[in-house]
Amino acid sequence: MAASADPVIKAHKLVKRFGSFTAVDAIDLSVMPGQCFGLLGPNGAGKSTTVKMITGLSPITGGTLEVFGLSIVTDARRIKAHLGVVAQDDNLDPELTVLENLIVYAGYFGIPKKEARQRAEELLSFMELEGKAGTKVDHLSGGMKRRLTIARALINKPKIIILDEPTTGLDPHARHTVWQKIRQLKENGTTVLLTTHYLEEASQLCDRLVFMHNGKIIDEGQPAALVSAHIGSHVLELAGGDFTAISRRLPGTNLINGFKLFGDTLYIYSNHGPQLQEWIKGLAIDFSYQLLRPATLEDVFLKLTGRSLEDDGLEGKEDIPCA
Ligand SMILES: Nc1ncnc2c1ncn2[C@@H]1O[C@H](COP(=O)(O)OP(=O)(O)OP(=O)(O)O)[C@@H](O)[C@H]1O
Repeated sequence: MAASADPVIKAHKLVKRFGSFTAVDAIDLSVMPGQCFGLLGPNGAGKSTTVKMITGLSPITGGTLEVFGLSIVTDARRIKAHLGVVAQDDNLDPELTVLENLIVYAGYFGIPKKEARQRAEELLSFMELEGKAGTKVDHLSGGMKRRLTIARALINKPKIIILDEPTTGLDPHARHTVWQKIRQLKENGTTVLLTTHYLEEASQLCDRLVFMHNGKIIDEGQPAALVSAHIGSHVLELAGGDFTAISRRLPGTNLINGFKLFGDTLYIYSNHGPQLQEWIKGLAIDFSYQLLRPATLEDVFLKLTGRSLEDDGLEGKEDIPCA
């Protein structure tokens, strides 16, 4: 097994092909112990496929993949013993109670019954489900089911917990509860790998993330550092005006870091939002819509790909020069 300063997950030129289609295209990943690491990307980017390779569910097609310094190709069983996995489908047994679901799952890891029961009760308390131990899974809300799948993934005291879109489909309250639990796990020293297409989730939880798009990693870093490097502190959105006139003037100011037109909106990136707004006012070019707001990870993704993370509707236009 690897030493504690080594990455716990290390992929080098990792590839997954389905026939002639390449779902994961020669990606490099390095997840350090204790990190919350995010795979961020829109539907179809290759996040789940990557997770399935890491969890040994889907054989790799090319490159190398090591978890705890062991090869997933030759040591999948040993690796899986130290992983906790929360897949997109909960596959809980609806006929069993909450407690029974955990105890049955503990059996797959060879955990003796008495210990399994004790561990299950601890986990139900941790996930705030202790009052539901005797309830059939069928009768749980979506948020409770998700917390139960996280509890189940922790039954073997994993060193890494892998969560594939852990809050998709949850209401805001249930989502925040899951975030709280993920933070607690991290504080307890568990390495967390999660996939998401929610920017707020990635910003709130991840120490480091990679942007995936069409099977490739298009950038990686700390969430705030990515925003600062690509965008700056603010985005000024303009619509309903003369883009040609404004795009001629923009290169003349040092208040901006760049600008792009997506759909019918011009996005101007800046570290000097309020001054930029004043400067634009001084140009006397009318816009029917103006919004100055803090920059986000969504802006980074949009700038890099021309697409929005949460829907596939936007495409970048090339009809004005982009900085
Ligand atoms: N078993 C399979 N056979 C063929 N193609 C597949 C298979 N599994 C995934 N794909 C394709 O690989 C690509 C990546 O899928 P993947 O599920 O990894 O994306 P994702 O980023 O996790 O998206 P989502 O958020 O929708 O889960 C998609 O185009 C998908 O259709």
